[in-house]
Amino acid sequence: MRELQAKIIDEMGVKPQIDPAEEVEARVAFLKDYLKATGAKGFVLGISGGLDSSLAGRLAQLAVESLAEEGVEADFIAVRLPHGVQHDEEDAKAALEFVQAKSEWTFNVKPAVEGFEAEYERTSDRELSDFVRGNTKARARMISQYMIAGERGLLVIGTDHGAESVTGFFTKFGDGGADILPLFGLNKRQNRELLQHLGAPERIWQKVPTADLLDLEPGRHDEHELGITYEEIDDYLEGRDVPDEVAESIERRYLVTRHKRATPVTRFDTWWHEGATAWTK
Ligand SMILES: Nc1ncnc2c1ncn2[C@@H]1O[C@H](COP(=O)(O)OP(=O)(O)OC[C@H]2O[C@@H]([n+]3cccc(C(=O)O)c3)[C@H](O)[C@@H]2O)[C@@H](O)[C@H]1O
Ligand SMILES: Nc1ncnc2c1ncn2[C@@H]1O[C@H](COP(=O)(O)OP(=O)(O)OP(=O)(O)O)[C@@H](O)[C@H]1O
Ligand SMILES: [Mg+2]
Repeated sequence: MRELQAKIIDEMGVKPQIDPAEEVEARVAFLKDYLKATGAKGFVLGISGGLDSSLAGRLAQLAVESLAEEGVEADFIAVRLPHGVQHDEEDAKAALEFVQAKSEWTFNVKPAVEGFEAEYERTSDRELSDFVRGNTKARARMISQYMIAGERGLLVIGTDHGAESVTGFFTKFGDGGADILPLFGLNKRQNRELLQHLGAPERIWQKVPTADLLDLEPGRHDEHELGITYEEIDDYLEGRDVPDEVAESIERRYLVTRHKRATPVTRFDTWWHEGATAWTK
């Protein structure tokens, strides 16, 4: 195995094989233990209709149900956060049907994003790009979830996991902004395995991953932007051999996105001296 591959696997905590039942149990226990340790009143999570939030949402609901059996009252708000009308509306509904959350909310982020865009264009006298508008949508979702969390004493669940963390494929302080990450340590195909184990409908566990942030390309596949497939990333994270150009692409993305997996850099940090750090783009 490549030296950096071993280091990355260690950091991402991905195992080459998993037992889905054990993984579900451990992750539900983690959600429960942390909630009890903090005294938080429950969880909030954005449900997109994609597979990561479907899995994290079901785990959260199972945690809340198990807490209730122990006599601990906890809430779980599954919140739809569409930007206007979602092109995959039916998947979002199917996800909610599978998650069976204690409470379901819908919070449209479009007016907030439009407000930011208008003010940016007025101040800068320049048009906002579709790409940065996309990251603004992800950050508006983060703000919405923290509004709900702040008012209700809840923890914000994030859906980051090995296959996204390694490439830094998330918006810094957007979907990357959360309190607890129950999926961390899994890769994408393991997420699918857990969903199948939990009885998710095929349209959810088979769904093609999309960040779905662009107005100009709704539902663009993540793999299209990344230029590598999740199968390749998953193989790499399970310690398998992948073509050199694939390994190099993953490692390049890993190195230039280190800042996204760290707290804001200070004079006392040294990680940025160790190997490439660069602008993301
Ligand atoms: N070396 C460095 N040290 C410290 N900070 C650095 C930096 N390079 C950039 N930055 C900062 O980071 C910013 C860029 O980061 P960011 O704003 O995140 O933007 P960026 O990484 O350019 O874009 C986010 C990427 O994540 C993808 N995404 C987003 C959300 C969800 C999903 C999904 O899969 O669902 C995927 C999205 O498609 C896009 O490719 C810069 O504006 C700058 O402020
Ligand atoms: N339209 C949306 N409505 C609600 N939450 C959203 C929406 N889009 C993104 N999110 C939140 O941002 C997170 C990151 O998005 P991401 O696309 O990585 O996950 P996903 O949509 O759940 O799964 P997939 O990777 O299969 O698309 C989601 O898990 C979800 O919590
Ligand atoms: Mg998605």
